[in-house]
Formats: sequence, C-alpha cells, structure tokens
Amino acid sequence: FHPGSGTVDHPVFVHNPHLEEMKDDILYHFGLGTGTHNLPAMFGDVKFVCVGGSPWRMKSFTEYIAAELRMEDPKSEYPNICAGTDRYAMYKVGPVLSVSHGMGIPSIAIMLHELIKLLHHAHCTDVTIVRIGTSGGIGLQPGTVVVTKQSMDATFLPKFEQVILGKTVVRNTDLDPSLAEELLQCSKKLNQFETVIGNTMCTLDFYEGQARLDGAFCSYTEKDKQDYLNKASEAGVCNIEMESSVFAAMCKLSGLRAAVVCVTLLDRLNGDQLNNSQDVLHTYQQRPQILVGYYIKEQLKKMSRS
Ligand SMILES: O=P(O)(O)O[C@H]1O[C@H](CO)[C@@H](O)[C@H]1O
Ligand SMILES: O=c1cc[nH]c(=O)[nH]1
Repeated sequence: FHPGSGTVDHPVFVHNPHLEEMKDDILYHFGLGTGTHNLPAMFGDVKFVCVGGSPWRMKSFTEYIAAELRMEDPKSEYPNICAGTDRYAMYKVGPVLSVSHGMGIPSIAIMLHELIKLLHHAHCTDVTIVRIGTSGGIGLQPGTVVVTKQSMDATFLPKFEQVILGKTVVRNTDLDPSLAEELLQCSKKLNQFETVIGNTMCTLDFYEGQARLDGAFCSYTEKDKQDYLNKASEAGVCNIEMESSVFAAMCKLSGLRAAVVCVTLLDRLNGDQLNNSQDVLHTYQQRPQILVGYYIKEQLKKMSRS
C-alpha cells in the first residue's frame, strides 16, 4: 500500500549490479550486516522512516510516536539498534524507523546509502521517508514549519551535484508533491502552528555558506548578506538547512516517497545567532515530529481499513 497510489507493492530500489555479486553486505556505519543480522525479520515491516540530524531527537521521536500509536514498551525502553557504533543512532517502534544522520550532505549521504540497502535487503515495500529537521527561515515567524517543495543549491538551482570518478554528476532534487500537500493538510487539521510549502536552500556550511555574519571568518558586509537572502527569497526559498538536496536526490533514485519537514528556529533577515531559550528551541524542534506523527497515525488508520 503506497498512500494515494493504489495497492501495487513498491520495492526500495538499489541500482548497483555489484551488490548481487557480494556474499554478504556489511552496513559498516550502522554496525549491521546481511551475514550477521536477519534484516528481513528485524526491518521487513517498516513503512515509515524518519530521519534527523540529532540522535537525541530521533530517540525522543520514537518515544513520542510509540505513545501516539499506543505501542509503548511497558518499560519505555527503546534500544539503539546501532549500539555497536556511535556514527548514527537508530530506533524502531512498529512500522516506524527513526534514524539520525548527523550534520551535512556527506554525513546524511553515507547514512542513506546504508539505509536504502538495509530497506532493500529487508524486502521492505511502500516506504515513506521524512526528514524532520531544523532550519533558518527567510521572512517567516520563527517556529514556522516548512514542507519543502524543491531543494535548491546555494545558487538557487534545484539540483544536487556530486563528483563521481572525477566527473560532476547532476541529480534532480524533486520531492513528492502529493506527500507535501498531504502534510500541509495534516497541519491544517492539527491547527497548532503555522506550516507553509516552499523551497529549501541546502548549503555546505552553517556560517559563511548561509551568509552568516557571526562565523570565525566573514569577508562580506551586512548589506551583501541581506542582498543574498533577498535573492534567495525571490527564488522562493523559505528556509535554509544542510541535507535536503542529497536526501531528495537519493530518495528519488531509490523510489522512496520522500518529504522534508523543517521548523525555522529564527528569521535570518533579523539575525544569525540562535538566542532563543533552550525551552523555546526545544518546543520548535518538536513541531515537525508532531506533524509527521499525526500524518503517520492517519496513514496507519487508512491502511488498517484497506
Ligand atoms: O536539525 P538538523 O536535522 O540537524 O538540521 C539542521 O541543523 C544542522 C545545523 O545546526 C544542520 O544539519 C541543518 O540541516
Ligand atoms: O540557521 C539555521 C538553523 C538551523 N539549521 C541550519 O542549517 N541553519
């Protein structure tokens, strides 16, 4: 069951003939492998994957979703499935897998290679994946949630470039428009915080890469910064973060239905420092979790009826 697309099973694709020739596949940064773990038994029922930068956030999302789905462990213990490594953390409750990815494109790309292979080896079908993250907003009230329409690079083009064998390969960063719309509708029903659909700029850095004036180095003026952010805004950019482009590109290649849902922690037109209290930032960080938790609950209700 792929929400909104009939009843045909959609597998998770890998595009790599070499994988078939390998006896075992070691998912090194997860501390898992086909030779050491029964991946279909451990993960075969996964239908939703949520990813986000921080291991702590992904554990607290698991606790939240367990309570929402009434699948709480009586001891409330959710072991880290990747306990054999400290690169990433992974938690599972029922059909929902929650995985941390660290900061930036290289970190999430490594995680996604291994996650996509994991879902493939586990014979998962009809998987929806959502990045639940934080971002800097442009012209939005802090705390607004942005569901990404298109992920753009730092020149406002909707593409992800990677050098492979010395050649630049350009990949598409489209996300699933119907999933984005469904998430927006969920937010309207929830009616707890502002949510918009817009473009997200994905950068290679938090400071100079996002036109901040407060890094260790800065060679531009406040006006240069404002001009750049205004140009981004004219290109439809609502928020800035650091993983959406490769996330969109890799999910599209593997046939995963994907969305990026990030809360804005500040309005970059008004400043660079995150000077809200930890409590306020924590409340903001929960918003994508609340929205995606609601969406998952609604989808599971639909699945149980069909
Ligand atoms: O909150 P997460 O998911 O880590 O995402 C955002 O926060 C980090 C920077 O603080 C970057 O990884 C950016 O993409
Ligand atoms: O300004 C911000 C806030 C969170 N994450 C980012 O990448 N940028």
